[in-house]
Amino acid sequence: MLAVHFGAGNIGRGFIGSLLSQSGYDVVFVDVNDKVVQALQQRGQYEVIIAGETTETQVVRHVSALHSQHQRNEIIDQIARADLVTTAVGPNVLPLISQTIAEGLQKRITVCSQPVHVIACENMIGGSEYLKKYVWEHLSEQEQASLKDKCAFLNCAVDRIVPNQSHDDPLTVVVEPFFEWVIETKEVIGDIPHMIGAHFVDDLQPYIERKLFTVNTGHAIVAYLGYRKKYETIHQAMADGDILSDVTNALRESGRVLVHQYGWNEAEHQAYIEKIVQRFVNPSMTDEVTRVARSPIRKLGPNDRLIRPAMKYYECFGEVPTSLAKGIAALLLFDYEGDEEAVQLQQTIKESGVEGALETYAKLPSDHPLAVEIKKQMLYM
Ligand SMILES: NC(=O)c1ccc[n+]([C@@H]2O[C@H](COP(=O)([O-])OP(=O)(O)OC[C@H]3O[C@@H](n4cnc5c(N)ncnc54)[C@H](O)[C@@H]3O)[C@@H](O)[C@H]2O)c1
Ligand SMILES: O=P(O)(O)OC[C@@H](O)[C@@H](O)[C@H](O)[C@H](O)CO
Repeated sequence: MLAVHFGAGNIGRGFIGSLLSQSGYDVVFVDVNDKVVQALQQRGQYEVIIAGETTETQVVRHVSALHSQHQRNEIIDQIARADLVTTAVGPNVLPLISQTIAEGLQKRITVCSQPVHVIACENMIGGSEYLKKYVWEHLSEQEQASLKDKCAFLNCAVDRIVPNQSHDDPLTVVVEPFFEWVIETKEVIGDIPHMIGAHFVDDLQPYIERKLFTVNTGHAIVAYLGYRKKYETIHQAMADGDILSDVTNALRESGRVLVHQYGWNEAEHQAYIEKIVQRFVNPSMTDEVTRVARSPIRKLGPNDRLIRPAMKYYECFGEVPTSLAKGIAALLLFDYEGDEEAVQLQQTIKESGVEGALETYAKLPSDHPLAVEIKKQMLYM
């Protein structure tokens, strides 16, 4: 079995590549990082260090790599005969890899009759559908029709905290023990792909929202509040009692929406929250506040981890969620110069005010009670 995986970064090597290799796939990573691509090509294996109460090292074998820009023909050939195409490149990069994927699928029409499943493993709702939209733009109507029974895009939710890495070996990756990969089966063609450790469901919506609006909502709030207080790591920020209490309150708010909307059992959801809070304080890993806070414009999107649960809360219960609003206020104050989106966000705020930024990026009108509360929270910071 062959899997082509775009993005040999933290989650690509630390989770997706590792699980696919364990499931019996030969994994061809595609990346733009020369050092990582060369090391994978030379060694064909790497180490994943699972850092929990004890430490375990796994060797991931049967891997190779291609350069995303310099080896396009080889990538297209691999996609033409792959069983699986996966991505973990970040939502903003999906449009950039869509043409290569489209050309691989074009070639596949003539060289392979087996179905291929494409799975975007990004922190977003409908990630694979989003990728499909861009891939389809590069294909004619006839090609799209030929691929109808040969290619399916499966949405998924992927959960494992993998921090930025700083080892002498560019391939070694430290990960937390916990992982969850939930994949929607609605669009599957033929047999469900063989993947050890993945959980297949008919309807992904409750799972992706539970993950995004608990793990990522909480994580983002710790990071933005932590940045305000000059903490460098998530671990340090979580040791601050005020931040811990703000995060817990925000997760109570997003949890209220999730229980109301999807009927998750309240006690089980509370246990889920507690487990996630424990994952944030894992002392065996160093996760930087600036990694978790990265791309604040994406994170301020109307369907992302802060605005969507906050808006749903307001719609469902007619009240403004003050702790989520506080998290959004902290995001708006994230002025880290090492992050392009943070710089752009601060520039927008300078030119159009907080109201302008909320309208532009969150699609939130300035007179909406949530916008009013966010501005109020900013005054206290
Ligand atoms: N790290 C985590 O804890 C985690 C967990 C779950 C989901 N995710 C999601 O996974 C995705 C990747 O996150 P990450 O933390 O691994 O980031 P990362 O920056 O470590 O990895 C992204 C990789 O994509 C590569 N890339 C960039 N442009 C490319 C291109 N044109 N072609 C091929 N590769 C390209 C980069 O070189 C990098 O190696 C994001 O959507 C993130 O939200 C991350
Ligand atoms: O990857 P982002 O930028 O969407 O979010 C940052 C972190 O919250 C995220 O990477 C988590 O570590 C991950 O989603 C855990 O499963």
